[in-house]
Amino acid sequence: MTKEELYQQILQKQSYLCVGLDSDIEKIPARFKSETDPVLAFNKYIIDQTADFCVGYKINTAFYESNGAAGWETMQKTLAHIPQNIFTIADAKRGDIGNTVHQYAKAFFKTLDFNSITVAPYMGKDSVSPFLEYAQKWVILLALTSNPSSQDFQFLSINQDKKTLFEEVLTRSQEWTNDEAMMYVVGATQASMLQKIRSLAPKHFLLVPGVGAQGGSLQEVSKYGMNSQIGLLVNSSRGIIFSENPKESARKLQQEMQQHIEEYHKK
Ligand SMILES: O=c1ccn([C@@H]2O[C@H](COP(=O)(O)O)[C@@H](O)[C@H]2O)c(=O)[nH]1
Repeated sequence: MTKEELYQQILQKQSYLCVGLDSDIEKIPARFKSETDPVLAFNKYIIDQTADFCVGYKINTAFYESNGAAGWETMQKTLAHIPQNIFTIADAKRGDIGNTVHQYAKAFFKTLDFNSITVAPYMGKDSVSPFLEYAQKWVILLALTSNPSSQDFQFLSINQDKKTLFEEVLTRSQEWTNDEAMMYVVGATQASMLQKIRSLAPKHFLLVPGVGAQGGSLQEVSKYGMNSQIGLLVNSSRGIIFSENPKESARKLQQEMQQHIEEYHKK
């Protein structure tokens, strides 16, 4: 999917919601447990309930890999159930030396036909480039994550100007490719840094996890993160999929997003 196609989907649905399929078998409702593949049945239900209100699904691969070969099959079948015009993210946070990354890229972009994958930047350019060889596929690079321990490394000053490591990730990685092939992960809990981030990466899409269960503010993320093509994919996983009524939870976020688009979207 191209950047323009994603933008058009956002305008059409008035939503920049990404639903996270963190489908923990321990937490899915009892009624799915008698199915042959309970997680797949649950995912199909969630997708059917939420597809009208979102533009993306993020599959956190940990919840599938933990079930071995059967989990990979669940992931593949889940992917097949997602409507074609909805952006798909393998939240796999991969990164390794080049020849290994070629295999990751093949696994997630060819064997499984995801639109994008989250990638850790720590090993540098040659650990990311193989993902960029696939046309119309996206790397979503971890820039500033939502967890409290993001402080450990991401905020470290790397030079006398007090440039931080996450700022260097944002600037250096723009030498590798452009905003048609790369997005950045920025946690919703880091909304106070969004103006800084937008000054360094004004055009890129940001994948923003951390609203809902982690306490990030959708309003702040939208106010400081939105750009001329919206430029945001805001993820909610537990807050939607394990809510009493996933359809209404997704609809509520979409309606809030519609208001934010009216208020903050400057073309
Ligand atoms: O910085 C990051 C990067 C990834 N995640 C992932 O997003 C979802 C968040 O789930 P919620 O239930 O909405 O909190 C989950 O898959 C994380 O692994 C993140 O939270 N922060």
